[in-house]
Amino acid sequence: MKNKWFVIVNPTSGNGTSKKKWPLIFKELTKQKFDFEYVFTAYEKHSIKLVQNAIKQGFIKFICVGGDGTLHNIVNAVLILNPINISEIKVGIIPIGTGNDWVKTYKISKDYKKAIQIIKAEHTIKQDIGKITLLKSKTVFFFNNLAGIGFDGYVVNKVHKYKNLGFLAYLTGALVSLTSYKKAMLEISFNNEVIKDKTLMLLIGLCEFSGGGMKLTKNVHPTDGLFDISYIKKITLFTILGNIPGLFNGNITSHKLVKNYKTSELNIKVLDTEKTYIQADGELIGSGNFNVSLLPKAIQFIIPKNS
Ligand SMILES: Nc1ncnc2c1ncn2[C@@H]1O[C@H](COP(=O)(O)OP(=O)(O)OP(=O)(O)O)[C@@H](O)[C@H]1O
Repeated sequence: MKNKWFVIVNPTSGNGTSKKKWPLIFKELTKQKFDFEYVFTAYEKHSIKLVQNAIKQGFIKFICVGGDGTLHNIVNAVLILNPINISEIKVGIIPIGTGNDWVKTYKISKDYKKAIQIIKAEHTIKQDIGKITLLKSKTVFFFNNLAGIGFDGYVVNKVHKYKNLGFLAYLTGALVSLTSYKKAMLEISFNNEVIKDKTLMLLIGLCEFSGGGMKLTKNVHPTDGLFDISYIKKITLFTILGNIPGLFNGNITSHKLVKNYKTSELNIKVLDTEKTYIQADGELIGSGNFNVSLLPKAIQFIIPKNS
């Protein structure tokens, strides 16, 4: 069992591309002599249950066929279960999502044949993971790419309407939402600092890309034990329109309206509304007050040797 792969296919990822491409991926995995079992997710978050059951059966090698949301659910499955052999568990990805943001940090190819070669080589990295605790419900979520509160979460809430636009879905969602979003009063405590202000958004990053290829956090190192924080009090539609290349090449993080910090722990209080959306890896997880902490090198991912 230990050498057999468990493949999770989200048929809805990439607007249904996963389902269409699966026969080709199945054929290639077979051709490359992978010993594997596979299962299609049947509903949202189904992959959590599937992965936890597979771990209990003895599987330690997983392949995610899907996007950032599917990978997020697999990571959550592993960390929520927290089995004694957690350090042996490996997760590889064949990226078939809409945004496919996590894979960009490691330059994992979107060509399924190349992605399969990367997985076959089994070169791994142990990456930092974020842990969010929602204080009201005491619910815990983990994230492997980037979490955000405020406008960022609001966009994630809208983005499903634009998923047929592919990677432009997030940019379109952001531009359409900017005029309707009402800023919330947040109290953000980290290191020895407290920010208490009406806030457009707070981004808590581990990896480099979010929002379909945007680089919104600075000096990112997914294994340095620190979150890369971007705090934006306000920004106008006009400023964003004038900085669209900067969203994708990272220059936006040096704009005077964007403040950058590094920390491994934050406490966030939402002072004037309970409806401020929190997103983790592009998945909406809730609202209200929450704490964030960093679990150093908590999950082992399969990545290219030269990334
Ligand atoms: N059978 C299913 N029916 C409906 N939703 C599902 C099903 N299986 C998984 N999901 C949900 O699909 C959501 C989106 O998946 P995923 O993120 O992999 O694709 P994507 O949104 O196209 O890609 P990206 O996040 O990279 O933009 C996840 O929240 C997951 O819980």
